[in-house]
Amino acid sequence: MEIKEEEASEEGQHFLPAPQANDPGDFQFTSIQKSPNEPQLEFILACKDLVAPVRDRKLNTLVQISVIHPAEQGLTRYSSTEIVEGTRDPLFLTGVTFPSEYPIYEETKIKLTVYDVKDKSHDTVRTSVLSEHKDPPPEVGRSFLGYASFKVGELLKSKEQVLALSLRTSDGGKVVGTIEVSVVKMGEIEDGEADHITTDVQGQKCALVCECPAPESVSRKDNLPFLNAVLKNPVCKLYRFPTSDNKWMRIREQMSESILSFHIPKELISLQIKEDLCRNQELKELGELSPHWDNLRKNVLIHCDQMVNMYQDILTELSKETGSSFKSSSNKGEKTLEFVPVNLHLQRMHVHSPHLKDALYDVITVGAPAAHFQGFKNGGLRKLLHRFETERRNTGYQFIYYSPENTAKAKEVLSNINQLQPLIATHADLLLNSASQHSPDSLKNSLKMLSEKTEHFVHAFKDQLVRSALLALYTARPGGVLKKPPSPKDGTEENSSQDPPPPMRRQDSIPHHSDYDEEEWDRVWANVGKSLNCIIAMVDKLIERDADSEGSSGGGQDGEKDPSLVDSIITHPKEDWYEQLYPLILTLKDCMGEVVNRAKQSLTFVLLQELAYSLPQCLMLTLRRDVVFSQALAGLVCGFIIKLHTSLHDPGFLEQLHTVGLLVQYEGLLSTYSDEIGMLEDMAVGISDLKKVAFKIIEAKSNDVLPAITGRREHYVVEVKLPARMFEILPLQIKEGQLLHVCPVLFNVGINEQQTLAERFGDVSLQESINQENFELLKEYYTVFMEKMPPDYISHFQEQNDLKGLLENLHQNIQAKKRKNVEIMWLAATICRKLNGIRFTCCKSAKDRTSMSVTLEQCSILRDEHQLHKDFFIRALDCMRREGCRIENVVKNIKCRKYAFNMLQLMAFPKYYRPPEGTYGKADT
Ligand SMILES: O=P(O)(O)O[C@H]1[C@H](O)[C@@H](O)[C@H](O)[C@H](O)[C@@H]1OP(=O)(O)O
Repeated sequence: MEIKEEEASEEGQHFLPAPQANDPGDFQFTSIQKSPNEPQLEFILACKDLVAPVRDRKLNTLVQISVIHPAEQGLTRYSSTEIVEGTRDPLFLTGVTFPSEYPIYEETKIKLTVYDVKDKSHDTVRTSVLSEHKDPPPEVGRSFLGYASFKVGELLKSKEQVLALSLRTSDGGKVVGTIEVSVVKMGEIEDGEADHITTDVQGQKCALVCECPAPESVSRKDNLPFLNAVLKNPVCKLYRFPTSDNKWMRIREQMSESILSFHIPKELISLQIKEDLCRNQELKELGELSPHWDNLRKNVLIHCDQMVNMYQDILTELSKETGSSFKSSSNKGEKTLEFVPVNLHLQRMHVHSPHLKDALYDVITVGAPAAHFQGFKNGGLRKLLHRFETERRNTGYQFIYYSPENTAKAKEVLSNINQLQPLIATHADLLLNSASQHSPDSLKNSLKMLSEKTEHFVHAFKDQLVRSALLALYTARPGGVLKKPPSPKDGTEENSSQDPPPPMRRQDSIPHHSDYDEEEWDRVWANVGKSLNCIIAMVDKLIERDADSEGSSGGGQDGEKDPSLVDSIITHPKEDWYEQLYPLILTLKDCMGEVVNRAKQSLTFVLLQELAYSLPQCLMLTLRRDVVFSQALAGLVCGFIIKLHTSLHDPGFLEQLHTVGLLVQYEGLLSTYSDEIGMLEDMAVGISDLKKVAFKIIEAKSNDVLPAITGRREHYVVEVKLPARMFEILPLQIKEGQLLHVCPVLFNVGINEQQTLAERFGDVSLQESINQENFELLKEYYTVFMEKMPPDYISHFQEQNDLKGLLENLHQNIQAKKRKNVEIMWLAATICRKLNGIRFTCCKSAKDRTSMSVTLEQCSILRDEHQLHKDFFIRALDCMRREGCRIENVVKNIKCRKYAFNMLQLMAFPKYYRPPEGTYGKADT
């Protein structure tokens, strides 16, 4: 096959992401031998004796790598190196990697084209991804020097897997230098010292960047299929930087989407629909109410039904998105996608450095969980919820005020009832089954289970809230009487304490005990216990009599049961067990039914109060909270699964997981100005709501390894499935299904020009109070960690980490009220990493500011933990920002290879958050 000659430009050739590349079709090609999930091919490049078109011109060169698939004629532009400035012998610390899924074969041709770059800013614009059917702009700012090409098979079979190729001009005649292609393997340390790389800024720029597959050699291979089911479309880059002792370290950056971005919202919305349908049904079954309450209920039901329809529509729309794993920043405000997190990715850095163990550093990057569709005109959840609660508490409207805690309790009791009643019925039936089989052991076991569940059931109603709700409902029935003004000591209702109760204020609707036979509830409730006692007594008698009749010795003990009660029931000792027990079981079920009926209605009445105020705003607030929570939860589940897999072989981590819980630290870069105040207010509540989530690890029984969610708004359990061989490794407590809790903390530091305005003319108190509150949470987590982890672990841990010092430092920085104090973020992130936590970085879109922050974090880790040569810190940073995964993130989101910053914005940024020249500019976001 002929390679098209290089003209002045390669018009019509586009960079293609790996998965869209050529399909082998019907042709038979030779696959490259490789370990599963390892890169198929990685190589680096160097040129020698390049000839400048104009004498004495200092060359600034880059190599563009293109692929010619054996079945096709055209070139696919694949990647570029960085620009090496001022030399005719550029040692590109740049390479190329082909991910495991890329269709590359021994027959595939690679074309290397060397350019002389005159204007760097033009070069960045030129490499923008082009929309389909659109020609690339003319090649401005660079000129063609020469090209070479080779077949992949030739490289792999060459001596020492190195090829030295002549670079030729476009007519194929003149040789303008040579290019050397050397195969590299991530796990092998490169020969030779790095000290021949100049550290002079005028000299060579040092960085190696190439496409490469997921860096899994460091994690256990058997985790891969599982992680691959969750992570999608990895973009990988490889860099090589010198260490302070002039050795090479290799760094692989990986950025992957997750199908959890869509899977979790879908699971959650389904659950919320179920929960709301059930509540609506309970409202309908509330029975007869006086006209005031009945109208209120009708109104509530109309709105609640509309709300359920809206959730159903959203779910239907989301269900159409089969296989989706990414919501772009430009879709932030899309109504049907509002439960889906924005631009969620795993950003992973794999470091392979001399003398040190390989290390992985993970950060989940995601747009701040926020309700973009509803907007931020009136602020975000933190403010809206507070305002709503205050207004509700102080309103003169005719309904009963229950605090959010009591409303939550009502929901919990209702949920317990709904779970326990069918469970008890099942155990009662099992008892009857054992009775009909006349099996004493089975009867005893069934009784044990029935007793346990019934005791839980009885216990569930102990709360004072049930009593007060029964009383409230009583007075809301037609003919319910109010005689006395409410006494402040009575009930659970919360009055606005400052206001004296004038006649006909809302508290007047609160019923008083004198109107109501409170003992009636006690009797109904106690009947459940009594009927259980009858069953216990009967079972004892039956077993005892059975033993006697078989001549066995030792009489049964009646214990505390009332013998007269039992004797009165046993009139025909020869009758079978089933017949003896059946009426008692019926009585138990009836008594339980009565309790359930009353309690359910009364607690549903409490829920009616929650919904009654300020419709439909209150439902919109619930929607807002659900939306924000869904986005936060999707990120959390993604982070949890990745953390579990990377730390599965770390016993310390597993112990921490079930004894202390998992720390989840969010870095927020939002400003406390304009709309972003609302975003931060949403984000703070969304993250705090994650406390309601617990994880449970179960053994996967099929190929479906996607997590499932159970529960309701007050408490969700996420079931994470692990294949048997991985599940086996877990500590017993986790295998037995112990719930694993999370401790979410958020630290926010605004860094952009909006934050400058907030600091000069606005208000930064939101950020200050969030940071202070979350510091307290972090400190609490640390205290529990120190208390609960084994002493051996702690003493070793303390030796390694000065956590106390770091916490103090963080506290001082939070107190210091310094402007744009990014030290807070670095300290919080470091503490999180040391405490084995999950790291998140968020800004509005997780695209621009987030990219600056994660690349800075990566390079800081390389400097502090892996001895990155100090002269290469900025270069490494620029390199990652210019050629790394994060610029690909920008492209993915807005189809333009530019961070959306202008000069003015950047001047306001802290120094190390500014991207290199030519990588930013006006972009249509
Ligand atoms: O990823 P972000 O930093 O939230 O992107 C911002 C960017 O920082 C800002 O300079 C620019 O003007 C845009 O507002 C970006 O947000 P988009 O949501 O429009 O991508």
